[in-house]
Amino acid sequence: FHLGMFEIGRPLGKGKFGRVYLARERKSRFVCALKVLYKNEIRNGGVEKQVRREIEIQSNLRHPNILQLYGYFHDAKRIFLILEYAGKGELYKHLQREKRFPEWKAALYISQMALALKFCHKKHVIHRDIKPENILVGIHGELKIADFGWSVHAPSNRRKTMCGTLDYLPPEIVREQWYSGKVDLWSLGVLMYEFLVGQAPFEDSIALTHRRIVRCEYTVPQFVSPEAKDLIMKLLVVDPEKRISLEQVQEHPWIIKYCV
Ligand SMILES: CC(C)CCNC(=O)Cn1cc(-c2ccc3c(-c4nc5ccccc5[nH]4)n[nH]c3c2)cn1
Repeated sequence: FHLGMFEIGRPLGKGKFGRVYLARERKSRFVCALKVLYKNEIRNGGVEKQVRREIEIQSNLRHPNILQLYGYFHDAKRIFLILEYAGKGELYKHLQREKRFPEWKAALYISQMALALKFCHKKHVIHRDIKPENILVGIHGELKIADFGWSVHAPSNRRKTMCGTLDYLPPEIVREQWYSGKVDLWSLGVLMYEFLVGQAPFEDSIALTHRRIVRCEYTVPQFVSPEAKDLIMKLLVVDPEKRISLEQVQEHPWIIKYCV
């Protein structure tokens, strides 16, 4: 169907709060992803502030590994977000299909995520929800963080009704303590583990996941290289202050080995 200046194509997936369609701007023929949010759903969900914050945050973050929000417009009932089209779709589908990634690919991906997170932290934005479901893959195979639904300005202890998986939450959030940008380093460790092993390190029943996270109870399978295991162990550290920094991630031998 036509929406003024856009021709709308196939659905690309169900994002949070709404559907996303392939779209093309008439005159320029520019391809993008158009996300439709229904105002009454946002009002009923009491998430106006969160959506406004997400729009504000994502509009100001310009980085090759962050999905771009080009702009937005609205009519009486809907808000339309003009988002970057990621040519190779959702990362979690690639991970499901391939079971787990070879070390060179995981290192490339973790290095790109570290760059994106460093950029966010420089802008005092912490993401808090880094997981495969929130990451898309660009046409050249580069990762793009696509969802800032949980990001806040650091530092924060903003209480949110936890929806979705606990797997990626660090101890300080599980314990509802104050936290900093270091939460994203814990999630980066969980993401790295899942890329290499094919499942999250603390995956279990809700109660057990809770306990395993706060006690940092996980094991790394033999097939993971010693260098990779070393980086995972420096990211999955209970004390946020003792977690490796994003700069140190980029200088880690496992990253250097595959990414330079
Ligand atoms: C409130 C607001 C600021 C939210 C902004 N963030 C989002 O809307 C997060 N979001 C992004 C998407 C999304 C989903 C899919 C795509 C795609 C895409 N490319 C594909 C290629 C092959 C198969 C599927 C594909 N999906 N490109 N861009 C997308 C963007 C869904 N939700």
